[in-house]
Order: sequence, then structure tokens, then C-alpha cells
Amino acid sequence: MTDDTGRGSDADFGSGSGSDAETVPEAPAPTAGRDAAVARDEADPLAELRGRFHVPEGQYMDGNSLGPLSTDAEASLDRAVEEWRELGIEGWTDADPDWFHYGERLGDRLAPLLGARSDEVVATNSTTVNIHALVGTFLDERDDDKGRTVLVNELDFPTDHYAIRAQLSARGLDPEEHLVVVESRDGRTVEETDVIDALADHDVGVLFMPSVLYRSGQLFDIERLTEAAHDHGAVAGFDLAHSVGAVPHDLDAAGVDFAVWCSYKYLNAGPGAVGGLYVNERHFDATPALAGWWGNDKGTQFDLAPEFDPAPGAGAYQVGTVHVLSAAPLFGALDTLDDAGIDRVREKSVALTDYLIRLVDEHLPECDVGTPREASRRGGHVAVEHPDAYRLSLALKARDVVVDYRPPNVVRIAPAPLYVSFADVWDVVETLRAILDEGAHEAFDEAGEGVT
Ligand SMILES: Cc1ncc(COP(=O)(O)O)c(C=O)c1O
Ligand SMILES: Nc1c(O)cccc1C(=O)C[C@H](N)C(=O)O
Repeated sequence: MTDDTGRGSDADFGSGSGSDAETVPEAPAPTAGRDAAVARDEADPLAELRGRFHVPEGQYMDGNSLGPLSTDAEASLDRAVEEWRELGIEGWTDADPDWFHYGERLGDRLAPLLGARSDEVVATNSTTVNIHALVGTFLDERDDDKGRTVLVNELDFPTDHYAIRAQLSARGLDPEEHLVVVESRDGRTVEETDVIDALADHDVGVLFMPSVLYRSGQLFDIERLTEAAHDHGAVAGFDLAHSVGAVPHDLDAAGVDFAVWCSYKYLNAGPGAVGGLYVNERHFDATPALAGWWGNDKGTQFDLAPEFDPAPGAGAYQVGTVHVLSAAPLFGALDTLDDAGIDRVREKSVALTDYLIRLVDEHLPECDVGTPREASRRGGHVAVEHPDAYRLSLALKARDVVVDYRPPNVVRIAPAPLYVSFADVWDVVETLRAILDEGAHEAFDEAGEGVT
């Protein structure tokens, strides 16, 4: 790609080139060349954290699906294995932290990232199981027919749709009558005003939305949508899979009722890592729809009584035995994130995605950007659109640029701040420019292998 033609500073690219009015000052100009990216990296206070990750060769841009292993996560997993070896069954009480309370101790660590009290957060289950548990609970909490209707978005991740439909059907509630689906106008994003209008136009008891859309990366205004839900007598729940660890949250202040998330994306806790959930203390008297002995009060759990005695707070939503070995890496992964600070992570993320969008605009005219250009409406990844996105994603991986593909036309590129540099972003776009110039993606099979 050509270097700077002296066309001016960042400010000249602020309007219409991909960023919103307040251009993020830190990102280099798209025509300033790789040296400017390297110089930006040399000034990056988070740059040293990359050394605490085992980042594969090339550019790893898939943290929106699976974050890489950090030395901290590795150490905490090793510690759990060592305790298993040395303590055996005594690990439930004598490990540090004791395995019995892994979910609660991780809740203590996660709470600051969520803007929540420790007893409102627990690491447990998986995202999908937590959606079943919480949507089911809040459907049961409503004794009026109005409350037994859930509002979702057309573009939500499929597991959210599957779980909610199952919970409705389990209660004899026909999704045709008790599920309101807000449609996208452009196939990429959802208008918040359309969500708010749907709340006004339908008898909705539960609003359930992602914080960030998995394909386009649109970030929603959680506080605005929660207020709208409450104004119309609904509770508000959010799937934070694509924002926890990338975007600061303040769930208590926003009045959110419940939330769920995974830990294997921007929290970097490893494949199949334990999920997490939040329940606002307003709802601590609710009865979990998915009762299990691990959600029983730890003080009576081994009375082994047939009656369920829910634990206080979010802990009641644990179901079966905590998955110790899939939870252990999260302790170390949170050490790394705590050292960075979520506000600095978000600041760098906005600069990296802004830079990526402007490089695509400047150097890849064959591609479109499906992600909102306003920083306040963007999560941690960018949707680069191209009719041959699937084969482009394969061609990129063949050149050690790890991205993923989402139908019908999106290459998802996630420059995660803890281990991605501005020079990495330049290199990804330069590689994509070369692939397009050579037509290298045409060597790949349309059908291709499975998509991850
Ligand atoms: C928004 C969203 N929810 C849920 C999931 C997956 O759920 P689970 O962690 O249960 O596999 C994903 C993908 O990882 C997702 O993007
Ligand atoms: N969550 C995933 C997984 O557990 C295995 C393989 C891939 C994924 C994903 O990236 C799905 C993810 N929710 C998405 O945003 O598409």
C-alpha cells in the first residue's frame, strides 16, 4: 500500500472516512504507512501485555471467537491440576480458592467489569444454559399474560433464539404469540428506536438482547434500552458475549435486570470456558427456573434434602457441579485484564477498530464495512464485507492471518487490545490487499470445510 502522500493529519480523515465526528486521535492516518503504526505501538502502554500471551504466528484477529492462551491463564489452570494431583477430593474444601466456591470467587473478580455487586455475579454453566435459566425464571416471575412475551432481534445469535423459544414452549407459550422479533432494516444492524417502538406496540414482559451483534459488531446503548423496557413494564436482560472484557459495563447503574456471557472471547479463559451471569439484587427473591444442587445454599447443600434451598444472590443460578478445570483459567485471565484496566482496553480497542475501518476505506475499495462507524456504536470487531468473504477468510488464514467468516459476506476481524498492535492491523489490510490483487482467494473451494 502506498505511504502518506502528505495529504494531511488524522483530522482530515475524520469526516466521512469511517470515524464519527470525534476522530480517535490515537489511530494513525490510513495513508501514513506502517511506520506510523509502529510508532503508535511504541507509545502504547498496553503493548507489553502481548508478551503474556501465546499468540500464534502471524496476526491473530479472532479473539471475538476464542482468545489466545495467556501465561496467567496457563498458570491458574496448572495450579488447579496440581491441586487435583495433590489434594484429590480435599480440593473441594482445601484448594485455593476452594473448588466449592469457584463460581462465587470468580463472581467477585468479574463484578467490577460488570459494574455489579459481588453477590450479583457468578461464573457458571455456559452462555446458552444461563439464557435458559434466566429467561425461564423471568417468564415464571410474571403472573400476567403480558409478562410472558419476550422481545428479541432478528440478528441475535441463534442460540439465543433457540433457548428462548424452548423456554416459551416449555410453558405452553406459542412463540408465534409470545415472541416479538425486531427486524433489521439493512441486514447488518438494528435500530434502537425500532426496539423501543416494539416495546410500546406489544405486551412485552422480557426484553432480551445482545450488547453487541455477533456479525456486524454493533454495540447497543444498554442503559437506554433498559430504561425503555422498564417504562413499558418489562425486565431487561442482555447477552454480553461480545462485550465483556472489551467494553466497560455498569449494569447496576443502568438498572439492568439480568445478563449472561461467555469467558472464552475477550476474557481469554480458553475453549469451553465457564460462562457467567448477573442478576440484579432486586430479583434475589426469584426462584431459579433451572434448579440444581450447586445452586443450593452451600450451608445446606450437603444436608441433601429433597427441597431446594436456593443460595443467596446469583449463586442460586448455578446448576450442576462447577466445571473446575474450565473455570480455573479464568482466574489468571482476569489477572491479565486487571493489569490492563478495562478503560484502557476500550480506549485502545476503539483506536484499533477505527484504524482498521479507515484502512479498509482507503486501501480496499472492493470491500464494505458492516460495522457502525461511530465509536459509541461499535464493539471489539469489524465486519469487512465482500461477496467472496468465505474464500477471502481461507486465503487470509493460509497467510497466518486468523479471522473468521460469518454468512453471507462477512470476514470478522477482531483487533483485541491485549495482544494486537497497530502494525498488526496494517499488516492484515496489506495482506488482504495482496490477496485481492493476486486473486489468491479464488484457489479455495467455495464449499470449503466447516466454519468456526
Ligand atoms: C451472542 C452469543 N451468545 C452465545 C454464544 C454461544 O453460547 P455458548 O457459550 O453457550 O456456546 C455466542 C457465541 O459464542 C454468541 O456470539
Ligand atoms: N462460540 C464459539 C465456539 O464455542 C466454538 C467455535 C466458534 C464459536 C463462535 O465464534 C461463535 C460465536 N458466538 C460467534 O460470534 O459466531
